[in-house]
Amino acid sequence: MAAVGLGDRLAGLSLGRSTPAAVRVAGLGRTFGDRSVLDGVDLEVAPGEIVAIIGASGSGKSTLLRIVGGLDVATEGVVTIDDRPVTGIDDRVAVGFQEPRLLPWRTIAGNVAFGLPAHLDRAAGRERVAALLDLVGLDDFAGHRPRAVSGGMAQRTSLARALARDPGVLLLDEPFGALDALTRMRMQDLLLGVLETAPTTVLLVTHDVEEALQLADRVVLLGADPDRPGARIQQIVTVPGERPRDRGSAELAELRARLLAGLGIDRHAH
Ligand SMILES: Nc1ncnc2c1ncn2[C@@H]1O[C@H](COP(=O)(O)OP(=O)(O)OP(=O)(O)O)[C@@H](O)[C@H]1O
Repeated sequence: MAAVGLGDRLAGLSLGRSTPAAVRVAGLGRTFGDRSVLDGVDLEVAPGEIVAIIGASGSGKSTLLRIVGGLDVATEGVVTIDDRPVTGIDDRVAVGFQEPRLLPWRTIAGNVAFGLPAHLDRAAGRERVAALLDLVGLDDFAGHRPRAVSGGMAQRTSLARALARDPGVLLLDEPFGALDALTRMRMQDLLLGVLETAPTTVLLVTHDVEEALQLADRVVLLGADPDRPGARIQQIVTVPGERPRDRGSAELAELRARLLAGLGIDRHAH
């Protein structure tokens, strides 16, 4: 794992002190016009847990994530973070997207600094940015502009910017979806290493069952029942084993087949 050992290297650096938060989603529904997208979603995520959300395209994964982050509003039900309802964009939450969404005129360090909470003083902010760049392996690129770094590095910058808020909850929507397969696997390892050093609760939307099984404590499968339109939780699978996990293990193969079947892909059909 690329990031193992970072904890030692970074001991004492200022990464902030927020503790991972508990997330509770209860009776959540979302309609757009007369179209129901989510219907009766209940989920409890423990502090520090990594939960992956998978589901067919259009099953409402991003909508669920956006509602948890206060970027969209539920039509029914509530989301609470540490027992406090989410009522809008919430400073306990940071969000990372598939596109890194960096400001091209700012340096890599400047983009990370953009995520700092307003209350932090300049010296502490500079120290936290330096620690985060170190954490994601970009300390040598602090002064580069986004166009001068690779896609993987841009995505690492985006992750560092999200962590700059020192969030209790990190929401990641297909964060590695645009990266090539090798970079993607490296980023998965890096994320796990980063979370060891800067623990937070993570909700991760992904299309990739393999990624979900590598990263998550539990995998949530969203989908609609045949007789009603809005998606709800179809399965919650607890993934066994310490990370990094053995992709070839029989246990994971069984879970993989079960989740793929839940997505409508029967690997035994051919
Ligand atoms: N603001 C909106 N107005 C109208 N419809 C919306 C809006 N946001 C999402 N939808 C619809 O809700 C459904 C679920 O969208 P969402 O992006 O949450 O799905 P998803 O599971 O994340 O899909 P994908 O895997 O393709 O990203 C889609 O049919 C989408 O068109």
